[in-house]
Amino acid sequence: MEDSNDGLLLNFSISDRPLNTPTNFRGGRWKDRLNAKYGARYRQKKIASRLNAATSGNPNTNEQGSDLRKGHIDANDTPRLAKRQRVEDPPQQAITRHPTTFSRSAEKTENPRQIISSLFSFNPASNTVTDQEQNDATPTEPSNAPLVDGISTFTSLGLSPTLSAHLRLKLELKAPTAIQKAVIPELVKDDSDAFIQAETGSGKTLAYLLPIIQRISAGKTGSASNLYGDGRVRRGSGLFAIILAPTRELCRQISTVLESLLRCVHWIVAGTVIGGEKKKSEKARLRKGLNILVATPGRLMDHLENTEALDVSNVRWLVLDEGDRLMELGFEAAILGIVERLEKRSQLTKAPAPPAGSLPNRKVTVLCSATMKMDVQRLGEISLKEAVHLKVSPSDDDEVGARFDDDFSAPAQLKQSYAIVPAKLRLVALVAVLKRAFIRRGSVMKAIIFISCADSVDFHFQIFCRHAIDAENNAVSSAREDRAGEEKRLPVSKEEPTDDKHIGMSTIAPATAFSTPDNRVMLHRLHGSLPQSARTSTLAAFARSKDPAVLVCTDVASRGLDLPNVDFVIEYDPPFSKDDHLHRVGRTARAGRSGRALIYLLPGDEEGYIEILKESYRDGGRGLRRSNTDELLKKGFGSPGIGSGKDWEEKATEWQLEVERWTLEDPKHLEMARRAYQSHVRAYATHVAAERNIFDIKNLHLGHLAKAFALRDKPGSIKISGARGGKETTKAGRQDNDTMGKSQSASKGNKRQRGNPDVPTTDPAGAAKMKAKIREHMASVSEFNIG
Ligand SMILES: Nc1ncnc2c1ncn2[C@@H]1O[C@H](COP(=O)(O)OP(=O)(O)OP(=O)(O)O)[C@@H](O)[C@H]1O
Repeated sequence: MEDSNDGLLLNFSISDRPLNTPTNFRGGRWKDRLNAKYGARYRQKKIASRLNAATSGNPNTNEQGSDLRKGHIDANDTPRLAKRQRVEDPPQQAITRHPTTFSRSAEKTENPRQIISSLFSFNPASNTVTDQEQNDATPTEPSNAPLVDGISTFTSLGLSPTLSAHLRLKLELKAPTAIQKAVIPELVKDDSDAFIQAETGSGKTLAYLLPIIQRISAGKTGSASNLYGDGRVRRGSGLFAIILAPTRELCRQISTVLESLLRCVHWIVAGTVIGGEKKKSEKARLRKGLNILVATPGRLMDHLENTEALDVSNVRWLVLDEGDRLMELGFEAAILGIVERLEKRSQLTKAPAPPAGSLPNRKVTVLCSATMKMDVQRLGEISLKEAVHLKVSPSDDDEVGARFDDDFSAPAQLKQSYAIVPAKLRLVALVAVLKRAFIRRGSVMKAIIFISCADSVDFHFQIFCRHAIDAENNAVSSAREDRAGEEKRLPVSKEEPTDDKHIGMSTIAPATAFSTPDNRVMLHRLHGSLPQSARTSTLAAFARSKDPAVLVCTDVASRGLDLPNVDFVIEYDPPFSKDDHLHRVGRTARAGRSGRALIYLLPGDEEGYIEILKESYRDGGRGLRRSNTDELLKKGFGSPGIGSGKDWEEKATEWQLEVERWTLEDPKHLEMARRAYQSHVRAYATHVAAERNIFDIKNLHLGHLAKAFALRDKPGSIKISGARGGKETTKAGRQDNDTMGKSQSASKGNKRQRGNPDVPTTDPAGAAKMKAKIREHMASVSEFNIG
């Protein structure tokens, strides 16, 4: 990277060259050359005065002066022009804004390849002109809220008075949402297959569960078929419905909703087979009998092959929830296998007890998806027969209504904004936003930060909780030492448990980086490489939390999860596809509630993503706002009442340097940061082909990006050998983490393996260049985990 040192401070020794030696500037545009020339002149003057102050023993000499005495000098003294990027700041500002960019830790490191980059200089500028109209857009009515037309009730949709009363009184659901109004009557009355398409947070789960419960509860399996003689369905009456979802988390969530509904029809029994427990227990559950089964495709296939007790001859509903994700995770083969087996078994077994009451005469397949992409259509082809397409009709005055068929939008009430943040400022801009969001209790209760890969999630978790983690680790270490001392005196007990409970290994810790004394925020981390038990408990803790909480996670939490009271979604790393974006931001603004989302983009090509963001609006993007980076930093780091002062720049710089020192002081921290950086770059290469012109790894400024990982290494020297241990180091293992144990067969169908730079691109020349770039900068980690 020839241009990786632009605007950097190096801990080189002072050159013998007189400070006022004129420098020749070549290359770049005339404006750049002029800026660089002025900048160099100004810096020379500044350094000369600092040196004077340092050598004259001026009592006001600050840290910079002492750093200079020790031989640190601003690398901009030997200016190099940015190769491709335009310079944002005028040179005077560049130097005056960063008087504190020298670091004590740099003195200690003795690493000649270490670079202390100045935060605020030589950052590329944004090309996007903000349309003031956008910021003045009027608020929009919620699009996924329960209907308030006064005539739509659950009873009017065909649900029994018992079920409707349960929804109203026990679950406090007063009226159906638009998609529930469209789906429930259809599935209650008709036996056709159905494709349900609706935006995030619109209540699709209840839309398919309620008709199933309604019909099973009203269904009779033949008068003699149960011990109670009332003809009602009992657990032994047979398995009537199978619901497939792509992840364990989603299965658990569906199961929880199901259980809450079944409280009013307690004779219907539901259960799950999703792995994470002994297969023996799952088999025992199946043997006892279930009427509704929630499962992941891999595990269900396994039981269909190996569990005699699983009788699917009575199955009347097969629901495929989150269809697009099922296909993305490569479950096509497993689903095809399940569909075929269901067909075969129902033909092989003797005719089931004649359906009576309201059970369907045939197997009804319901496919749910927020999108209607090609792969969802393919899933429809293999599973649906003459299906009805159930969706919320766009209103007549909907300008982009025609798009609804093959596309989907974000909830109308969601307030989306973007910030164009130069790579070097990313980390401080993230912490600034979080500081501001949690400045006082109540403004934001829960936020989710989406990050591209598991290593980077771990790094950011540690950065934001480092004070708490370090304090805890120190306490554990001293307790260990005390115990070791005691053990010398006491006879050693073999039974004594070893205390490995370092908070650093934990998934929940106080977010000291953006908590205040009045507003303590707990940070949670979630990704596919964590053990299942940790994933489950972390998610449950985040969902349950009544206190301010932040979840930093990969896309493992982007689909279908219904986490209460999330008011802010931050896409710190842009999503891998537009659909991912809509699913991520859909974790907020659910069921008519308000919510806001912010995405970080780099100046340059990534600004092209703004057009894609606009597409997720019904009004063409008039409500999309731009957040100014300086404003974000000022609000996060600035002292109240200083007005136009620049104290926030110094504070942001101090914060950044403190994190850099923390990273450097412990080899484990350094390795974690390097690993996160590497994984981030590898993940960057896996954006969908259609968006790779926007997220082009060839345009990533790796030197500047390293700063966002608190690294002072030159990009080419960042090498981490050895991959994460465990099964996430394989593609199949990565899928297992997200889904269920036996999904290897499914993985074969996976077209886009995120995080795997070996994925062929549509452009072979581009792919070769991309790989070369990755090879140049990446170490020998064969895989990394997106989770
Ligand atoms: N009729 C209703 N009234 C009020 N809240 C509702 C209603 N129906 C569903 N909800 C609530 O809306 C939230 C979102 O529901 P659900 O998870 O089913 O949405 P979804 O459409 O499946 O979203 P996603 O596409 O993100 O999975 C849940 O908290 C649910 O309890």
